[in-house]
Amino acid sequence: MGGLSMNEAFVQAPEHRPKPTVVEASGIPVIDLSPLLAGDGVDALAAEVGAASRDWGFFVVVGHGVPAETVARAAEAQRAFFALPAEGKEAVRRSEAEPLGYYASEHTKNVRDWKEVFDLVPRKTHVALADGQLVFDNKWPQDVPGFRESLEEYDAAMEDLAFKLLELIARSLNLRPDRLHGFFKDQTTFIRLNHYPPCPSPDLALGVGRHKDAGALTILYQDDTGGLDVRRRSDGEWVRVKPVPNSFIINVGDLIQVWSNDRYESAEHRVSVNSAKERFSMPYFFNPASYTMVEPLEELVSEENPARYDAYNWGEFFSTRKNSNFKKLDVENVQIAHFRKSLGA
Ligand SMILES: O=C(O)CCC(=O)C(=O)O
Ligand SMILES: [Fe+2]
Repeated sequence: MGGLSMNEAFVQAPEHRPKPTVVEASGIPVIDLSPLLAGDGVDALAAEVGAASRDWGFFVVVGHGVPAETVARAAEAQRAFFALPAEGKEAVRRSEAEPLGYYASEHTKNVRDWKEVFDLVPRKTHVALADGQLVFDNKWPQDVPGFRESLEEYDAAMEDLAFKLLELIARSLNLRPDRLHGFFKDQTTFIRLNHYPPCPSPDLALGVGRHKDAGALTILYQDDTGGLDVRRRSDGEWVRVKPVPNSFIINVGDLIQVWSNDRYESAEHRVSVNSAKERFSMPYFFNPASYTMVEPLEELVSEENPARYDAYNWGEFFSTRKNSNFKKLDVENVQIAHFRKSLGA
């Protein structure tokens, strides 16, 4: 059960509770990346990625070249970790000062999520954020054989895919293919293992409350349970993202929204839970160096289309958000809307 028990901290405000029936999404773009592996059709693919990023901020990729065994091994390590007895998870618990590892008390917009998570930065010893406010040091569970190796392998495959997607996005904006690569020299990328235990009150709680991903891109693996909902831009309706075997879901994050000066928009999403079946998902959050000053790219601003955001420091934004997700605060957590310029008039 993951040790969660229902109480008022999990209860969403009535307007944010899931409806008893959620529409199964139709129309979410499914993009086959296999032409990329064959080395042709790049322009057509970039156009598809551009349209999906503009219209949905969200798409599914197949033909991505990540071996099924790599995904299966990582997913197996994830299941084995969450199946550990409480002491095994406690041994790698995160704290405010050490933000990687296990915890079951994340809040999204100050409401507690019905989930337990494990955060890690594989293939790195640590990641330091701006001003030394946060240092990410991995905590490795002792009793899960092959845990570290399988996640390192998964991480390498995700990084390859992330750079391919970044290139497609740059091309789709008529930028040099490697225009965005430089931001990712000293990444603050991390992987999160999510476990959503069955919930006795799926009508009141959410696995993850509504939010947009703050980084550049998210590559999400989900198991076959279902529960991820995305807010459809055309009508504002929450729709369920049907699990597609051997696929990943790609979220355009807030950074791409800002870099593209609102040509692309990050999509709001959330996770519904159910009373019968646990669910696992594994997002790879592709994030730039902490010292990155985020602002609309100069190629995409002009006199007619001025910058819509003030520059902000990624490391500061990220550590503020991480801290405010760790415990319930009385203040609204930081959003890119806070950096939006008031234009016009
Ligand atoms: O579990 C999922 O499908 C999505 C999780 C998510 O949105 C997140 O961790 O940011
Ligand atoms: Fe998310």
